[in-house]
Amino acid sequence: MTITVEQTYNNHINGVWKTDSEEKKPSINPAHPREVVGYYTMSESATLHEAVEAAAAAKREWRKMAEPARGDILYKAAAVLEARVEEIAETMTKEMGKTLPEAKGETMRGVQILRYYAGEGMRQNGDVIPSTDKDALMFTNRTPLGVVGVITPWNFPVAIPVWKIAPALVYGNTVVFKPAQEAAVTAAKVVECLAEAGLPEGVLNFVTGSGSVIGRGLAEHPDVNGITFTGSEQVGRGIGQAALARGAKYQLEMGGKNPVIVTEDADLDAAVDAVISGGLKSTGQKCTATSRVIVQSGVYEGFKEKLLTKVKDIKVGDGMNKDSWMGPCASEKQFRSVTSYIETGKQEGAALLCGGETMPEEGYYVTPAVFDNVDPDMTIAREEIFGPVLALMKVETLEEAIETANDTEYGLSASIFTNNIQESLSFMDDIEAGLVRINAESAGVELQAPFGGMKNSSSHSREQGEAAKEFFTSIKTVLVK
Ligand SMILES: NC(=O)C1=CN([C@@H]2O[C@H](COP(=O)(O)OP(=O)(O)OC[C@H]3O[C@@H](n4cnc5c(N)ncnc54)[C@H](OP(=O)(O)O)[C@@H]3O)[C@@H](O)[C@H]2O)C=CC1
Ligand SMILES: O=C(O)CCC(=O)C(=O)O
Repeated sequence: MTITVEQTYNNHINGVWKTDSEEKKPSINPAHPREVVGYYTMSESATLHEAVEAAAAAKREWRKMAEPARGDILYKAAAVLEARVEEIAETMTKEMGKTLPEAKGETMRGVQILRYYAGEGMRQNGDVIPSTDKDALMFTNRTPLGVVGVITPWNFPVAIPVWKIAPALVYGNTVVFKPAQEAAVTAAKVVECLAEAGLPEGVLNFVTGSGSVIGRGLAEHPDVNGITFTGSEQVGRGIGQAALARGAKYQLEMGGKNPVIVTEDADLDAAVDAVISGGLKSTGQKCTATSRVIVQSGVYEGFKEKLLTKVKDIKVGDGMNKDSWMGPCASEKQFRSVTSYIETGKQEGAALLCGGETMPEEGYYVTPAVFDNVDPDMTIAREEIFGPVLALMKVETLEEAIETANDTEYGLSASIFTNNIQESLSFMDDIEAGLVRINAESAGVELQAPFGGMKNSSSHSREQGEAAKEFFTSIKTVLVK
């Protein structure tokens, strides 16, 4: 194995960077699987307990700090992250494969999220509500949950941790953060920025290790008052059950099987661009990625031809290269999962029109695959693939299109391309999705707006924007007489 970086990224507990274990794991560059981006610790339960203890000990003082002062620390963290954008984006590209421009965009999004929640420190914290008693003053006051566990995936190694940690902190919670192993080095750098901004000891603790030990341990820990998770549905369900069993608050953002409907009234070129961007950027590894493309029969062949022409032109390669449009899958596990879905698609009778080629000796690359003749019952039309695979499905009417779009256990994001206002309105009304997009791609969320899904895509809660306040605080209703 070629070792490129020997640095070990430790845990951060009670304000100190340290490690408890001799077991280190390498974080691998999926574009060059012989390259190591850095090492992280496979922590044990005892370390998790130490981190939770530190967070619990720090929570009173942090809650008592004025909210604007907590916001000020986030402003400083934003400045530190911004100053390190090139370096952190490069680490992200090397660690999980997305292209450098995407990684820079995501890191800058982290900066903006920090600033947005820093501003929350100066905003309203409750409402005055008229009391039936004319001599009483009644109002609500939001109070933090206490210790919050943050469990994140590898696909947005900066944005997802930041959109969970920043609101948790500004609303007065202390945090224990467990990142995905595949993105542990990038996550450590995000924590460095927050620590450098002057967070008091114990307010943000960072513990790397396996999901089954550290993640599960967080969900089950009696001193963790809330858990926020993004990742697979299977793991999310387990976390929700563990939290529910002990009465902790939880928030889960999980999978998607996001449809784009293209009607006979659509601008086909715009629809093609949106399907490519929404389905294939980040190598299709977004919970909001376009996966099913449901096209009305009258424009099916025309749309398919335009799509194939552009997809075949996509340059796949190392995300550090300027001419790569799409990087590798984030890990060997993800590569195997995606290629096995492609095989299943072929075996079940879908027609692979292009893509699906691999170069495993070079890196975990899969060229973008487009399937034709996809039947709604096929595995590739039902399960989240999380890779560069598009399933084309032909329908006759808008009603059939919406019915097909809703024929999934998920309900995260859905788009329609049409210039017909009645079609837009019907779609908006009938589609079962938390993010409804008209003439816009299925992926890409705005940090100031609520984000989350229906059905099995989430725990019916929402993240980001003002919605974050609902999760990270409890309401006290106060009556003063
Ligand atoms: N909604 C989304 O944005 C995402 C969806 N996914 C979906 O999940 C599939 C598998 O990806 P994968 O990375 O394995 O996702 P996981 O759900 O396994 O991982 C997400 C996070 O949860 C942790 N975790 C794993 N097991 C447990 C557990 N028992 N208790 C608590 N935490 C746990 C992981 O730790 P560890 O570091 O050990 O993995 C990681 O930090 C993808 O193919 C995709 O379909 C994946 C990522 C993001
Ligand atoms: O589409 C986006 O920008 C966010 C997607 C996301 O949250 C995810 O993939 O987990």
